[in-house]
Amino acid sequence: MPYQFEDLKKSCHSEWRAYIEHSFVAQLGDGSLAPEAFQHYLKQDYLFLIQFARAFALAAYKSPTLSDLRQAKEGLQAILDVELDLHINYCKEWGISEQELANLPEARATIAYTRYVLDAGNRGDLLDLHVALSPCMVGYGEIANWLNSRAVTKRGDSNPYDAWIAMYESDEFQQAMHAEIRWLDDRLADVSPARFSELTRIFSDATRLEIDFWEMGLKQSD
Ligand SMILES: Cc1ncc(CO)c(N)n1
Repeated sequence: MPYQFEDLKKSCHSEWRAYIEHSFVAQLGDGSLAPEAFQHYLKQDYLFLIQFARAFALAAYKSPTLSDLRQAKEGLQAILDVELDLHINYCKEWGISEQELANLPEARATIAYTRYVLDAGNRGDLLDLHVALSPCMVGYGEIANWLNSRAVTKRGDSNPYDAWIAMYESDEFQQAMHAEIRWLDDRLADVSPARFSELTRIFSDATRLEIDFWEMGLKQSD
């Protein structure tokens, strides 16, 4: 049986559920999350996105083919020209200025997660890097879908976090998520059991670091 992305999720099922269904996410869905926790998360996510952009630059460097190189460039461009602009404008709506964003200290959870991903990519090859990035690229799309599947999730003006859910349920994000899963399914089909086992370590580490990122938001830890 060839391996698939789904097998990475199965290899750390309880961690994956703890990430997708984290109380930060549940509270965001029913609107009960403390605004200060969300603002803290938004600020750290700005710093996360900058390192995420660097990871796509690393993906370009690690690209063996022209097609991989183009894909990495598209990813870097999407983060720099679309996601970061959206994020900066969204932060403004939550009372966080561009000036404040530019001077933020990184929380330990942000450093741990982003540098882990960059290190996994530096040590390994393009597949290691994509596996390290997949909890972010796939997880947030799954989170939006999980929230939409719950009766307690509030949508529209009654939920101050509605726009956040809308961003990750958007066709654009969902398509990027499916493209990433297809890319991983293609590559994972050819790996040996020993190689798959290495990749599950990276996947579960990155998933645990996503859980810590939610915890950092909830506790507003630095
Ligand atoms: C921490 C984190 N993970 C994933 C995403 C989705 O891009 C994000 N914006 N932030």
